[in-house]
Amino acid sequence: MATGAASTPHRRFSVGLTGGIGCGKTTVANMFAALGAAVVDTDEIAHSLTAPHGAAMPAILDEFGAGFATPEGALDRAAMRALVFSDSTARHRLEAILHPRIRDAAYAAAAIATGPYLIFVVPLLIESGTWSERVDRILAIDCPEQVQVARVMARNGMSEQQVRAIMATQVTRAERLAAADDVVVNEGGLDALGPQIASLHAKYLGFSERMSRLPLEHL
Ligand SMILES: CC(C)(COP(=O)(O)OP(=O)(O)OC[C@H]1O[C@@H](n2cnc3c(N)ncnc32)[C@H](O)[C@@H]1O)[C@@H](O)C(=O)NCCC(=O)NCCS
Ligand SMILES: Nc1ncnc2c1ncn2[C@@H]1O[C@H](COP(=O)(O)OP(=O)(O)OP(=O)(O)O)[C@@H](O)[C@H]1O
Repeated sequence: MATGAASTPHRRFSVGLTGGIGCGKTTVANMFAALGAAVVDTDEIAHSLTAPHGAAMPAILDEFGAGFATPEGALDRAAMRALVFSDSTARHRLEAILHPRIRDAAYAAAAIATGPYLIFVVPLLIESGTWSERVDRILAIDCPEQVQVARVMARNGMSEQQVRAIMATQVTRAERLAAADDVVVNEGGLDALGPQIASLHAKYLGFSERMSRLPLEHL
């Protein structure tokens, strides 16, 4: 195998994309993917782990009982949502099963994803310390709380109280903004997103290019 600077392995520049429930993480991530970024979405991974006969299902049913499975063998999401957003101990038990598996699957997906830089979509990035250390930059998708509530109510048919119960388990908007390096404002129509994403994509390509010139030990 060749040696020297040219063949020294390089770490890929990575962005952690986060935001409160309904702020527009998936919408924005899809726009980065359309521009060529490699996107790894931990919400999608969580869904596949809990799909019919998903890899986390045996552990979840052991912990919570067979009543939390649908007839197809998937997680009964509405039942689990009702439990974990009214009982923090149950939420921590579910997270203890899912989060390590989500992390492992996300790193595995990242290793084979193609693109000049990586975007990890992580709803609980600020809440869970390890992700902040894993990414080079934090991008928050931001919108007013009232907009979050309205979007999730419209999408999931949930009550305002149910949406606010989920929001209460997440960091506040101010805490998220304080932790972010970059912010996408998603409080208006979709048209306002395009220029913001194009400008961030150009910036991330620049970071990625600079990082690709540094050998791993200098990063
Ligand atoms: C409780 C579950 C079954 C409810 O499923 P549901 O289909 O209603 O929601 P979904 O998984 O699509 O998540 C939607 C949003 O809810 C919020 N949310 C989900 N889990 C959590 C959590 N543990 N704490 C705070 N907010 C959460 C996030 O904003 C997320 O984007 C599900 O959210 C779940 O399995 N959560 C535990 C895994 C997890 O922590 N996922 C989020 C980080 S990857
Ligand atoms: N700028 C916008 N204008 C109108 N609707 C929007 C806008 N951004 C997002 N939405 C809608 O709001 C809802 C939430 O958006 P999205 O799913 O992208 O958010 P999310 O942060 O990924 O949500 P979750 O936290 O629940 O996973 C979706 O129905 C989406 O189509």
